[in-house]
Amino acid sequence: MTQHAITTELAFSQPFGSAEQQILTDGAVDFLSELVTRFTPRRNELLAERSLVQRKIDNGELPDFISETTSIKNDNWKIRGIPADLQDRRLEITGPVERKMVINALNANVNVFMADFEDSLAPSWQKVIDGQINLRDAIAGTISYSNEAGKIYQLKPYPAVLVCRVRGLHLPEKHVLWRGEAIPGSLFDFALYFFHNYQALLAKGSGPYFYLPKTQSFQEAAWWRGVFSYTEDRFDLPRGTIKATLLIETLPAVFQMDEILYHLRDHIVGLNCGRWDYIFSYIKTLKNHGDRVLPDRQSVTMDQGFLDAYSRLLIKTCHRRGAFAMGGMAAFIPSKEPERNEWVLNKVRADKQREAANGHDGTWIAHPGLADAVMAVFNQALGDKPNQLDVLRENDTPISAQQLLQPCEGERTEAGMRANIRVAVQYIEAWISGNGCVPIYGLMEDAATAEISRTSIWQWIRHQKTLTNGETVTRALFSQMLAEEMRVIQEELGDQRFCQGRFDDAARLMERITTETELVEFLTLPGYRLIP
Ligand SMILES: CC(C)(COP(=O)(O)OP(=O)(O)OC[C@H]1O[C@@H](n2cnc3c(N)ncnc32)[C@H](O)[C@@H]1OP(=O)(O)O)[C@@H](O)C(=O)NCCC(=O)NCCS
Ligand SMILES: O=C(O)C[C@H](O)C(=O)O
Ligand SMILES: [Mg+2]
Repeated sequence: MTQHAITTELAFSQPFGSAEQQILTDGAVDFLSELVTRFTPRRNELLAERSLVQRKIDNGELPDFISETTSIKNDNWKIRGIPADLQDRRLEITGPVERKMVINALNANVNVFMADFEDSLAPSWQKVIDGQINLRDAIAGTISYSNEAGKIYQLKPYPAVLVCRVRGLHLPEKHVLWRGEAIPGSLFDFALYFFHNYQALLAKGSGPYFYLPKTQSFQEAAWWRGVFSYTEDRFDLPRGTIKATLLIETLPAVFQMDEILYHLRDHIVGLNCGRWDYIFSYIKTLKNHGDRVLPDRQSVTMDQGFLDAYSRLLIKTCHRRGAFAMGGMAAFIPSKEPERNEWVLNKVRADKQREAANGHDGTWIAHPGLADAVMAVFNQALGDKPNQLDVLRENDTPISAQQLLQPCEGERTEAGMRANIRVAVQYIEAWISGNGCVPIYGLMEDAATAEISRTSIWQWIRHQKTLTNGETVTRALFSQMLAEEMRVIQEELGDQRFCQGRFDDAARLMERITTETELVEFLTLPGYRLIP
């Protein structure tokens, strides 16, 4: 093993019970401490750079492709390669790292399970530690779970390939301090998952695979390359052992996809169209641009020009470099009511057919009840091929910045605004109560989808948009509707559920982040203060 400095500069705010003792072993803490010491200062600079870029856009500039990197864009280079067990990832299921969900996801009719420490998990200390235990046990093949009725859950033979999504760069892990500051949650998740599992994963012919969320620039991708390369050297592993799929789910990142692939070329296997965060980021990045305010959330579908351009440019950029172009998440979830379920399946099929026809190599579902229908769509599109890397889209007319930024068509309605309020408040209430992914009105809601709801209203207020009923959206109108919609939520959920929940806290947070002059960057940042 390569020489490394043992540092013990980390301070833990939680006592070590039996779960912590399994995960925060001396070796794991030493490794985490090394990563934190080496990579936190640059991570802090990268977050500051995000603010500088945003300030320019707030002052009237529009995001654009980078002119200084023409050789990266023009030269012919390819990514290092894709491991055998990731060659066919036509269907991926996502879900939080809870024990039963992990088993169900690995047993589903899918190729890959994206195990999520990010937007579908409310990252309380207990959840992130238990999540690490669950994944460790899943990789060891020993995981089991029994529910209240005594039903036993265990892995079937040939479970899905595991890919771990770590928290984004902005999210802290407040229970671990370095020099008095909370450490980056991304390093916490990465270090512990890697440390406990890389040997077992490699022994079974897989590897330490990661999904990286919410990247905003190629410099951030280069930061991850540093983390991965350091880790490989530290554990005497060949370069390129760690593999990553990076979500292109921010507006700034869509203009730097070639550069991101290039800087991560030893480790990257693909990019993914994270459509929900992307829509949220479109709102947030262009928040001062009154000509690009989005309509009601349900109108913002993948056939809108700006989203179609994003999907096609991602596919073309990836395939030219030999990297996968993964599709995104349909938020519909199955219904127990057969007629509604057929409607849901048809909606999801149409969405996935569009992705497959564009040339995506695979796609995401959030619920195992969609697996067979979506698998059938991709089976038909792929035929005998494991993926669509051969779809180069070389003859497409180039996609311009203007197309990626084009305003989205659709109405802003009173019903749309009220629905945004109810969804955002209910999601925040679930999140601060420890549940990061919930079904609301037949849709899967996670942090990304809820962000769309709350930032839309902020932006409508900011630009005093007029609803189709003639009313102008103001802070006062929002506050009045919030009070009314809280009563609707209470009626819908019943007094008992409402009174036992944290709806007052949720409404207060919603009011604050919607009416403040400055847009709060992520609802999970103030939300995190409200969870243990
Ligand atoms: C949306 C969601 C909250 C709906 O949950 P729900 O209402 O409890 O779902 P259902 O009651 O229909 O679940 C039926 C079964 O499927 C399982 N299931 C549902 N979604 C699952 C998933 N994503 N992975 C694994 N299993 C899942 C449930 O555990 C349940 O199992 P059981 O019958 O053994 O008890 C849930 O599907 C979910 O959390 N999905 C993940 C979303 C996600 O990953 N978002 C972030 C990335 S986009
Ligand atoms: O987290 C999700 O909802 C999936 C994806 O990262 C997205 O933002 O669309
Ligand atoms: Mg996302």
